[in-house]
Amino acid sequence: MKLHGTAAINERGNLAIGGCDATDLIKEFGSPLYVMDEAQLRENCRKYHQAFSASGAGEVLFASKAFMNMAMCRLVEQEGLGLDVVSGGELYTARRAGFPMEKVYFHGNNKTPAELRQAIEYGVGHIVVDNLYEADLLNAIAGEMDARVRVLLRITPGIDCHTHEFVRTGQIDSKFGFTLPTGQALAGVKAVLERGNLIYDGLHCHIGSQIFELESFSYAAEVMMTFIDEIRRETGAQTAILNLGGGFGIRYTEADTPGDVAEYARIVLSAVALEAEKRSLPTPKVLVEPGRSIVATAGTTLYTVGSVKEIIGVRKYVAVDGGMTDNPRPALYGSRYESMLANKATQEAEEVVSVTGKCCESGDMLLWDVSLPKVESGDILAVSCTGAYNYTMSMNYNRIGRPAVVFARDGKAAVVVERESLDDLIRNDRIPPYLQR
Ligand SMILES: Cc1ncc(COP(=O)(O)O)c(C=O)c1O
Ligand SMILES: N[C@@H](CCCC[NH3+])C(=O)O
Repeated sequence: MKLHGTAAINERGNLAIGGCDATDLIKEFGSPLYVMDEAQLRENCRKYHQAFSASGAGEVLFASKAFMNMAMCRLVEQEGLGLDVVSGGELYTARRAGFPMEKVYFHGNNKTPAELRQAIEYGVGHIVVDNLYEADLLNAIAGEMDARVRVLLRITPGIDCHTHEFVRTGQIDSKFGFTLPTGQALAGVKAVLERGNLIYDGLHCHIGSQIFELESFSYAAEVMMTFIDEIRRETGAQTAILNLGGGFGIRYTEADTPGDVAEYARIVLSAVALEAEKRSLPTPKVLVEPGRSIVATAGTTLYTVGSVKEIIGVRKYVAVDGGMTDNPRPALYGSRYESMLANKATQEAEEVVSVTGKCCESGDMLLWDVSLPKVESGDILAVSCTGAYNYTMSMNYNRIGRPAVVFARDGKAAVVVERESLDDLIRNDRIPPYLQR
């Protein structure tokens, strides 16, 4: 397993994260456990801030869908980033954490009237309008609330990039946004310009996730700048903001070959500036919305090994006390991760095993055919790069409670999300009178 951030092997021969021994973390906070390396989170935020915002040309919004809770909102605010939210729940979390609402961008392909009202009431900086229905709805609600709302339009530029089909959102056949090649996007901009309670500030696109080809982003910038030129010619409107979404890939395994954030920024910012110059357009402010590349490498999930089942000549199953409920990505997307035994970190690999969870579901697999030292019940298995889309995509299938989340830093760990208790699992259950004893 590649060690990211502060992850290291300590003098006891154990994995340590943020200076905290993994086996001690399990003793203190229980198992399984999501451990976030706070220094790595901050470093990732800083790299983005430095690359995009320092020059004043851009701004970075953390895509909170990747990892969201109130402590993370505080950290993101401290590091000077804005926030992308996609639901009333994410918005509420940000608000309760005291996140500056003017730095929030509210996305979503089907925001409800209640969510739009909530966003206006909170004073959210920008709402990213996804479709014509929403433009009308938002205009009407803003009118009722006597507000004028700054908006971006989400555009589907029709760019195909190489990533898993389920997490690819930029192609034409997409539920998201106004389609560019069909003319729907221009009609959308005209409609927004005509709505008295909406203020047109710019455009947004997001071409997909876990992307390694940086040219995909510069191509998106070019396509969007061409459209910005068309908007100016057709309507006279200026586009102040160009939000190019997230999607920068990370290294989960050695098969992944991400670039570096500074290079990403250089390519994207120069593509926008060049296109603006070519067309004598003012250069819009460039926003990016990284999620995965801020949080993924900072996260490690620790599990305790329970039963081990060997089917001679077929496979050895190692079962852990979590699984698809805390990390559904292998089951959903066939995602691959690296792992190690945190309590046997200096031991050589000596067997190939597959790691399964505890759900009543054959597809509940975390790792296929990984090499580990001899695995025994009670060992602590660490899976790296679980900081993105794990906690936020976790679930209660089989009424399994979500693990706690801790931030580890300088030898100390602090709980940022409590482990779900058995009582948490029945908190919303009600027994109607006719079923009561
Ligand atoms: C609109 C939007 N912005 C940002 C992101 C974050 O993407 P990533 O986590 O790949 O950086 C996503 C998710 O893919 C998204 O849909
Ligand atoms: N949930 C996906 C990414 C979602 C992208 C959101 N637009 C993943 O785990 O890779």
